[in-house]
This record gives sequence, C-alpha cells and structure tokens, in this order.
Amino acid sequence: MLAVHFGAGNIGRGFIGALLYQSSFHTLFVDVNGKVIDEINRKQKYDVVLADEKKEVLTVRNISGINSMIDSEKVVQAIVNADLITTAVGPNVLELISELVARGLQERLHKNPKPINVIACENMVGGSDILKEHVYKHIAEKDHGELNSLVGFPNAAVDRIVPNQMNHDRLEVLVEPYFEWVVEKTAFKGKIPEITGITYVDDLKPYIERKLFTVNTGHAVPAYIGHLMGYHTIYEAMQDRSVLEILEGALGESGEAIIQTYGFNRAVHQEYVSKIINRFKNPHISDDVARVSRGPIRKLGPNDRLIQPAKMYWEITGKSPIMLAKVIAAALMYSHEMDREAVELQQLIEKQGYRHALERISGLKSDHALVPIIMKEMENINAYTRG
Ligand SMILES: NC(=O)C1=CN([C@@H]2O[C@H](COP(=O)(O)OP(=O)(O)OC[C@H]3O[C@@H](n4cnc5c(N)ncnc54)[C@H](O)[C@@H]3O)[C@@H](O)[C@H]2O)C=CC1
Ligand SMILES: O=P(O)(O)OC[C@H]1O[C@](O)(CO)[C@@H](O)[C@@H]1O
Repeated sequence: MLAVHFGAGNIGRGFIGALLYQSSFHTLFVDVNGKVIDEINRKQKYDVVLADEKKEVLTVRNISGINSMIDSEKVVQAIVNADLITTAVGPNVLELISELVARGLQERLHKNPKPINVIACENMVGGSDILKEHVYKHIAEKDHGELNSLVGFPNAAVDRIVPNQMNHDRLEVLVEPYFEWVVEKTAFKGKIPEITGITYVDDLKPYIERKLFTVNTGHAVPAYIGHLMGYHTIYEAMQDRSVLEILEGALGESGEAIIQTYGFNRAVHQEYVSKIINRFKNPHISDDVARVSRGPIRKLGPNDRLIQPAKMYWEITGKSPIMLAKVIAAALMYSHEMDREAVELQQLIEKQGYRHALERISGLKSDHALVPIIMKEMENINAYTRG
C-alpha cells in the first residue's frame, strides 16, 4: 500500500507518517524542504519519541521522499500509483499544492482509474473540501464527473501536539503521547483504508468543532496572553494563575457553545477540557509561544478558533464572551518579526486602527455586538502586560 503524503514536517512525520507505518503503508513524503527529503531518502527511517517519563521510541520505516520543487513529475507518477493521499502542510499551503495534486489525479484518470481518497490533515474546518475546490480549478471540466466518482476528499480532525523540534537528528520527532485522528466516513470512494488509530464518523462537524474550539482555542490562550505577558513557552505561561483563569473562562464559553450546539454531555465535555489543560502543562514538551501563535490573521478568521466560538456563544446564550474577547484582543496585539502574518497584521493596524483591522480580518460587521466587546477588552488587556 502506497500513501503519498504532502508535508514532511512535525505532524507529517510525528503523527500521520507514524500511523501509516503502523498500518503497513509505504509513505512517500512530498515536501519543498530539500534537506528533509534528502535525509528521508538517505536514512529511510526516523524515530518518533513520546514526550513522557518513559520516552518510548517508535522507529518509522518504509519511507521515501520527493522534493516537489525539482521532481514534480515523480509526484505525478506517485499519485497515479497511490492508494491514499494525505496532507499536513498548513491551511494556507493547500492552494499551493493543489495544481500538483490535480496533475497527478488527472493522469491517474487515464492510467489507473481506480478510487482513491485525499485527506487533508490540517487545523481547519472542511480542509479536504477546500483542497478539493482548489484541485478542481486545475482539472478540465470534461473530467469533473469522472474525478468526482473516483476521488473522495474526506474531511478530518487531527489532534496531537508536536512542537518545533530541537534534535540533533533532522528527522527525529518528539510528540506528545496523546493523539486523535477523526475522519468523515461518508465521503470515501472505494474501500475505506484500514489505518491504526483513525476513528471513522458519519458526521465530522461536531468533532472538528469540538477539537478546534477546545484544543486550539485553549492553546491560543497561553500563546497570545502568554506572549503579552512576556513568556516564551507554553509551559511557562501555564504556570501563571491569570493565564489559567482566562483559559478556563475561554473554554467555559466555547464549551457552552459546543455543548448547546451539538448536545455533548456536559460532564464528559468537562473531562475533555481538563485533559486538554493537562496536555498544555506537559513538562516534557517545550513548545514555543511563537509556534502556537503563528498565523494570527488565519487564527482571527471568521471560522477559526477565536471568532467562531465567540459568535456561537453570543448567539446561543445572549451573553458577552468576555474571556474569548480578551484572547482575541491579545491576538490582535500579537507582533513577531519572523511571522509574516503577524507583520501584516500590525501593518494593517497601524494604517487602519484596531477596530477596522478586526472587522476586516474577522468578517464581523461593524454593527456586530462582538466588536465593542472586543474593543473594550483591548483596553483591559494592557493590565496583563508584565513589567
Ligand atoms: N504541530 C502540531 O502540533 C499540529 C499541527 N496541525 C496541523 O498540521 C499542519 C502542519 O503543521 P506542522 O506539521 O506543525 O507544520 P510544519 O511546518 O512542521 O510542517 C509543514 C511542512 O509542509 C511543508 N511544505 C510547505 N509548503 C509545501 C508545499 N508547497 N509542498 C509540500 N510541502 C510543503 C514544509 O516544508 C513543512 O515540512 C497544519 O495545518 C497544522 O495546523 C494539526 C495538529 C497538530
Ligand atoms: O497549527 P496551528 O493551526 O497553527 O495552531 C497551533 C495549534 O495547533 C496545534 O499545533 C495542534 O493542535 C496546537 O499545538 C496549537 O493549538
């Protein structure tokens, strides 16, 4: 069984690649990072280390790599012969890989017209649907019908904290022991692959929203509030009582929205939240505040982890999501010279001010009730700045 996986980064190697190996796939990593690809082809294996006291190691084998910057034709041929396609490249990169995926799928229609599935493993709602939209833009219209009958794009939710790596070995990955990979069953074409660790569900929406609006909303708290307070790692920020108060408050608000929208059991949800808060406190992981804060424009987007649960909470309860508003305010203040979106965000704020920048990025109309609530927290948030 051949899996073509786009993105040999932290999640690609530390999560998806590991489970594919355990499920007897050969994983062909496609990446633009030539050094990582060369190393994959040289060593043909890498270690995944669990971040706990025992530091258990899984050696992932049965791998190879293609640098898509120089060998795109090889990627096309790999897609022709593949049994599965997966991605973990980042939401904004899906559009960039779509042309190559389309070339491969189009060629496959002629040479190997068998069903195949493409699973985008990104932190977003409807990631595979979005990749599909981009892919179809590059496919001749006459082939849309056939492609649609043979190629499935099941959406997925992936959850495992994999921090930036600081290992001597370029391929080794330190990952948290916990993981969850939930995939939409109904969108598959042909046989559903047997992959260790995947949970197949009929309707992914409750799972992806529960995950994004709990794990990722929660993680954004020690990230953005922590950055404001001068902390460099999530672990450091999690030791601060005021960070924890905002975290618990924000997850209380997003939790209420999720419970009331999807009917999750309140006690079970509270357990889910407690487990996540403990994952953020893992002393065996050193996770940069800058990694978790990366891409603030994406994270302040209309459907992402901050604005969407705040809107849901407001609409469902009629109450102000004060804690989420604090995190949104801190995200708007996030500046980091190495983060392209953070630079763009601060330039926009300099030109148009916080209120206009918020409206533009979040899609909130100027008369939306959340706008003044967030603006008020912009004033209050300075109290959290240390020193
Ligand atoms: N790191 C984590 O804890 C988690 C990350 N995710 C999601 O997984 C996705 C990947 O995140 P990470 O692995 O952390 O990022 P990463 O930056 O470690 O990996 C992304 C990889 O994609 C590659 N890439 C960039 N452009 C490409 C292109 N045009 N073609 C092929 N490869 C390309 C990069 O070179 C890099 O190796 C993101 O959507 C993220 O939100 C989801 C759950 C956990
Ligand atoms: O990967 P993103 O969407 O940039 O956001 C970082 C977040 O995603 C994760 O990498 C994994 O869920 C978390 O560690 C963090 O909440």
